Amino acid sequence: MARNRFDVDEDLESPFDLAHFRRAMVYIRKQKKPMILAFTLSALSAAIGLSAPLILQHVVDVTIPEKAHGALIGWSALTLVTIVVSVILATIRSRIMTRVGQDIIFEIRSDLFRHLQDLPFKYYDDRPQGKILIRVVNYVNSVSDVLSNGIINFILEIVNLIFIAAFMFAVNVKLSLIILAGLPVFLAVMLLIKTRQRRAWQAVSNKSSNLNAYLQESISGIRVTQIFTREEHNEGIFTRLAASFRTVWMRALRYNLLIPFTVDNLSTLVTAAIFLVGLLALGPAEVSFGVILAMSSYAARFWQPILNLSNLYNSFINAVAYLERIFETLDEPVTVTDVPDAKALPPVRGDVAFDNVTFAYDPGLNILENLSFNVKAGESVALVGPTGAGKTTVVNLISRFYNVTEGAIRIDGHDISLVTLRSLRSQMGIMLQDSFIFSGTILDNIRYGKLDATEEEVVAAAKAVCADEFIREFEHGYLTEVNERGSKLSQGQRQLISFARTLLADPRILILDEATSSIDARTERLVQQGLNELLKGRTSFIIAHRLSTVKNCDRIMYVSDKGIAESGSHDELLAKRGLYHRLYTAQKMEA
Ligand SMILES: Nc1ncnc2c1ncn2[C@@H]1O[C@H](COP(=O)(O)OP(=O)(O)OP(=O)(O)O)[C@@H](O)[C@H]1O
Repeated sequence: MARNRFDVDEDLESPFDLAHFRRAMVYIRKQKKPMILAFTLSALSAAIGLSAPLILQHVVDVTIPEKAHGALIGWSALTLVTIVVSVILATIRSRIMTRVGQDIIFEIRSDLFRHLQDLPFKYYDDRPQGKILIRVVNYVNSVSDVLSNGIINFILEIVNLIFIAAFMFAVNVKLSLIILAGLPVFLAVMLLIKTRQRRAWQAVSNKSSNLNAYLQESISGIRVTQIFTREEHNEGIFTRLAASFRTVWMRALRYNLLIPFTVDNLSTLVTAAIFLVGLLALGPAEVSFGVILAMSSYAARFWQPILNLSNLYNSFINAVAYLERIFETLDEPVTVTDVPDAKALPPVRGDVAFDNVTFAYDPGLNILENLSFNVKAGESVALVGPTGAGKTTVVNLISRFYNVTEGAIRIDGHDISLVTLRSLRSQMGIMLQDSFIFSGTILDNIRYGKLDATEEEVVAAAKAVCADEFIREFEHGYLTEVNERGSKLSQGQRQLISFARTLLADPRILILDEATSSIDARTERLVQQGLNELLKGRTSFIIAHRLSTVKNCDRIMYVSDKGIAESGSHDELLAKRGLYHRLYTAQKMEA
């Protein structure tokens, strides 16, 4: 499958349908109580607002002609009270709804993060990180207002519309029908642009995703960019991406602006029609001038909620483009997960067996074929061989980061695809090629896999891998703050820290993928001594390009041609004078 690049728009695998919206309702329903409260406050505030014209009418028609000064002050005070109460209610509503919006964001974001934690390596292999980040951060923000205020305003505007329609029909049915005559035209415009508008907002979400992906990639790769002085070239790429975002945004906005434009013009036309029909066709016998004035005012009032509703529809269409992405992520299948009746893997001795394992990252492209081998508990096995032969793939399969395509992997006789992932991985210590350092202290980093480890245990693990000495040399020792890129640390120091992290968990099976590649020869010898101690009684798989580091392993497996080409101890393989011998002598000559 083609890798999803920053300049490749994401296809929507599942088209948006109502079921997606129903899913959004799950988040909204949780906020039912505050939303009903906010709705009630809005309705109250609107009702109180409506009383002002009534008071005005009474004051003009009754109070002023009667010159009732006391009553006038009373009505004025009441008007002031209605305004103040209305403002207070609106403020409370807006506070409630801000909270509701934030709660919805919180819920969706938490669900996304939880799901992302479970998604297999394969998911991350196939997409730029920026495209994942933007969903959790920006898209969720963009939908919150529609899912909270949008829904309430939608209901309020509908109620408003019904009220206004009822009032205007009560005043004059014929002129009311003229006001309604604009509706089919409006609906036709909406229908006409509906699909294009949705596509336009999907394009906006795609282009912003691309932009984000490139930005993220550029920041991660800034060192390489500067080394190769690619800044100008990269600026060009960024400008192109930003320009295409601008273009699609402008296009999407054009559709959005078309709607108020249509509403404004229809409202004006309808008002003009009322005057024309009222004055010329119906005449003063049927409608008084007061009725015409009232109906023209209703026409404007009637089209206002329609305009508000269409603006809400715009935001809805916009939000849908983001919701699709959010749900697409939430629907991403967790392909590597516990089978329905998975059992916990009991504490293992550490026998590992590959039984006719075939594996492909992408269908049809087998990386391993019919691979079989048995490793006894406590045995140390080195995986060597040319770059890209599949060594990392073999160890990734033992930890079940990917599911095998065919065959089975067994630990102590248990098929690992039938046991729980947690029970499997918690008994393994895996040190990947990339010694990732998390932001926090060195202590936090070593403790990452065993949060209840005491400080003494952390120090003991660090000592075992010869990390203690350099850690203590930092001003704050184990409490030294490091960041994600581990930029305060050298590559070798990062490796030693993640080494200590792996060993602290006291795993039965150890996997070390190029774990010592960045450590200098002297430290490596020391680490090797510590390692030899720690490897005792544990099954270990060690991948190393430097053969000097693995020659003491119980067994060396030479991985090539989708399988194990040679297997045996260092001496046996040398005596065989095959592939391993060739690799070893070549390295010796280089040294
Ligand atoms: N996530 C992936 N998706 C698709 N193909 C992959 C993926 N990871 C590795 N491959 C391919 O699988 C093959 C084996 O890769 P693997 O990383 O296992 O090799 P390796 O022997 O560990 O290499 P090295 O010594 O360079 O680390 C390579 O051809 C590689 O291109």
